[in-house]
Amino acid sequence: MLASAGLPLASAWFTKLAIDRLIGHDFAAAAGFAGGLALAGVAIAVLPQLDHYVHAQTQREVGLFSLMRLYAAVDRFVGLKRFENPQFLDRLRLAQQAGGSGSTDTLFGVLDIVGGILRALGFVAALVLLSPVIAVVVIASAVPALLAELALSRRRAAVLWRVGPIQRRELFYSQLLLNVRAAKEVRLFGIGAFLRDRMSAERLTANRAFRRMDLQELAVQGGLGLLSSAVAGLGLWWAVRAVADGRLTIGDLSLFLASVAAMQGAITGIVRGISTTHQALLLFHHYQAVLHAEPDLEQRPLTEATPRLSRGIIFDDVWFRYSNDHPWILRGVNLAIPHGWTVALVGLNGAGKSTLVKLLCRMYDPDRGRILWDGVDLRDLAVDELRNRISTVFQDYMEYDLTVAENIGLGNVDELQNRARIAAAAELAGVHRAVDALPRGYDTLLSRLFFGESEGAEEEIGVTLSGGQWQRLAIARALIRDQRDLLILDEPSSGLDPEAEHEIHLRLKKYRSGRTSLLISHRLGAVRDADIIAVLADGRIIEQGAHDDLIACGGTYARLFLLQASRYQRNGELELSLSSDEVYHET
Ligand SMILES: Nc1ncnc2c1ncn2[C@@H]1O[C@H](COP(=O)(O)OP(=O)(O)OP(=O)(O)O)[C@@H](O)[C@H]1O
Repeated sequence: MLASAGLPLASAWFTKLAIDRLIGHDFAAAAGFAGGLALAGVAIAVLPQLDHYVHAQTQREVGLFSLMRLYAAVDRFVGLKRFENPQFLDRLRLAQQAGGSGSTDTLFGVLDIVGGILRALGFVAALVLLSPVIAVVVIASAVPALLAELALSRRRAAVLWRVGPIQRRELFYSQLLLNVRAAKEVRLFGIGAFLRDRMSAERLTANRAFRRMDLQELAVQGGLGLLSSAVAGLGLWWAVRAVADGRLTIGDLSLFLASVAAMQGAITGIVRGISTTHQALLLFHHYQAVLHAEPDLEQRPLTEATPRLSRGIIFDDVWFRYSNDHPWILRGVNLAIPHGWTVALVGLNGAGKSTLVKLLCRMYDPDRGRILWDGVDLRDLAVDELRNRISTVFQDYMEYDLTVAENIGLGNVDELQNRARIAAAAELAGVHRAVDALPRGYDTLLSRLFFGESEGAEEEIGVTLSGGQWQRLAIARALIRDQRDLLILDEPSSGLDPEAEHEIHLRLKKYRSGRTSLLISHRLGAVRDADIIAVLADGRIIEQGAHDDLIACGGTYARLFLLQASRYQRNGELELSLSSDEVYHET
């Protein structure tokens, strides 16, 4: 920066001295200054390449550093609420932008300013020597440019924030158009054109906002350009007259012209640097906001380590809604999951079963009431310790584009290299044989994406599993977390064929025995062996007990069970105690 600031001044001085010596017929001295000028020229030619390399390398290093800090901060949000808040997601996108290139924009913006000031200082001295008035005029002409650029950068940052939701929706539509998961329905329903229209409408709205911004910039920057040309013209007129009057030499004229051009260049650089830094800092505000965001869930001072579950879990009058604008999902749930028991939770779609699971894993906190782990409120336990005690198959489990071994091992990263443990979990989930038949066994890459040969022979070809096989892998991922206090299975067999479902339930039943578990399933045959079956409806547990007791009561569970069982009977062999209206209602 120092060299690129000093070299233009050196070459302007060498030019002036060489011209003056030439006019004075001192050819030897002129040749010496011309040599100096040539050396400065070589340095000026090489510096931009060096600058480019340093710039790019710094950008890579600083970008990685700031993105890692951002992702670590995001990982510290222990719950899910932030990820469901659209405003926060917009902020996160801008923070990513700021972390990726914004951090280096700030750095290089500051360097631009310092470099510009250094460059300007040398020429200010030269200009002041030649004409103090012109020096003041050139510097004063930078003030409106600076104010205008600051206002523009504030507006640019505001526009970026305003179009955030629009760009988010555009991204959603474009991902649907490109995503292999959506491709089937998009083609079958012929909704490609519809999605494209929606996408282009969003893009047009964003483009209009950006175009308005660009027009403002054009007007302001055009005006500033005119001002700076007028100042340069004025200076030239004065300098030519000064040479004619003999107040300046020809060498002085060349130095003057170089000084005005360089001063204006330096001032433009300073103004651009201030504007870039200002805008990057405005974006960086989002980065800082994410980095220093309050914890998303209440964090109480920890009084004790998470005890091993020995008594059980109690939902004590738990109320919950996803936000103040959403309806209540749970309205006073009271439920006990005693240690060593299997509790099954049943209920209609949308009753709140998965919500209850998420509360138990502390992805959210109840709005009222408490969830007690051996008598201790979940909010008084360390979240990571609590989660370390739980193993879960979520209803919407993940399918990772990784190898089979990694898909299972991620359940317990300490065992990621332990093939025997991974194979044992796969065996328990009934997927070991299918994995063995894959081209590279446990090292087979699972992916929905195919790589064409042209894309490189070293690129591994991914294998796509069936829905049921993916589900078994998710079960294996939960089972490799052995020795946990609580096993939660949310619809673990929804995608399995009847034989597989029967087999996996037998295996899981054996696995569950003596462990504490919470089982959710719409297939009531699968939950009938649970120690307690609880029915969730209208946000409350409306009945609970063993299968036989609940059937004998003839309540909701009995109706649902008999309704489902009747589907498997021919000619209504099973006696139904339901009227057709009741069947319709329960369905
Ligand atoms: N992240 C969320 N934000 C807002 N509402 C949600 C969210 N997740 C679920 N809900 C709502 O909460 C209610 C309960 O959903 P939940 O998934 O817990 O039901 P469920 O009993 O598991 O249903 P199913 O049997 O269909 O799996 C539903 O009305 C759903 O729309």
